[in-house]
Amino acid sequence: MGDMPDVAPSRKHTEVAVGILLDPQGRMLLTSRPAGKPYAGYWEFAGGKVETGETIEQALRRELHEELGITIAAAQAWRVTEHEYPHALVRLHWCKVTRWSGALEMREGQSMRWQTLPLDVFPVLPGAYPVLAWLAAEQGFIGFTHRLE
Ligand SMILES: Nc1nc2c([nH]c(=O)n2[C@@H]2O[C@H](COP(=O)(O)OP(=O)(O)OP(=O)(O)O)[C@@H](O)[C@H]2O)c(=O)[nH]1
Repeated sequence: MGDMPDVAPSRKHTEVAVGILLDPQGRMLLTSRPAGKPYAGYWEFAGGKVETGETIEQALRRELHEELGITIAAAQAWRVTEHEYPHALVRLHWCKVTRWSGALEMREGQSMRWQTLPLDVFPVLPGAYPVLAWLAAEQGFIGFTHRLE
């Protein structure tokens, strides 16, 4: 005894690219996490882990193509947040996407909903809460952005 540090070694961040797809009416696209992933069934913004050598925009373009079948035009980098889950410490790179080509297809068996605030989907991944607050501020929306139960 005595050799072990009494603090957990720091965990490396997992970098994640997340797309806030906005339609011409300003609605946001939320999708449900597919079965088999941590937090399956939770609602999220589409995206996923950045792979070695990719920029955030490249990762976002790849993920949205894999998950939704669309090809995005330029994405606007917007905010960066961090969230600690039991399974991972993630750094989320939030990008707004207003232009894409192709029809939305749920290629991973997810569900999708175009949403305005307050969201009516439930539950939402906690890592997305701060972004909902910023979107609310931007839209002049006052009140709870999402349900907690
Ligand atoms: N896509 C997405 N991920 C989010 C959001 N909020 C949030 O905390 N995350 C976290 O970011 C990480 C994204 O990883 P993921 O599992 O979706 O990524 P992936 O598709 O590359 O996963 P894979 O390893 O199964 O291929 C998860 O830990 C997830 O909990 C969100 O709104 N959208």
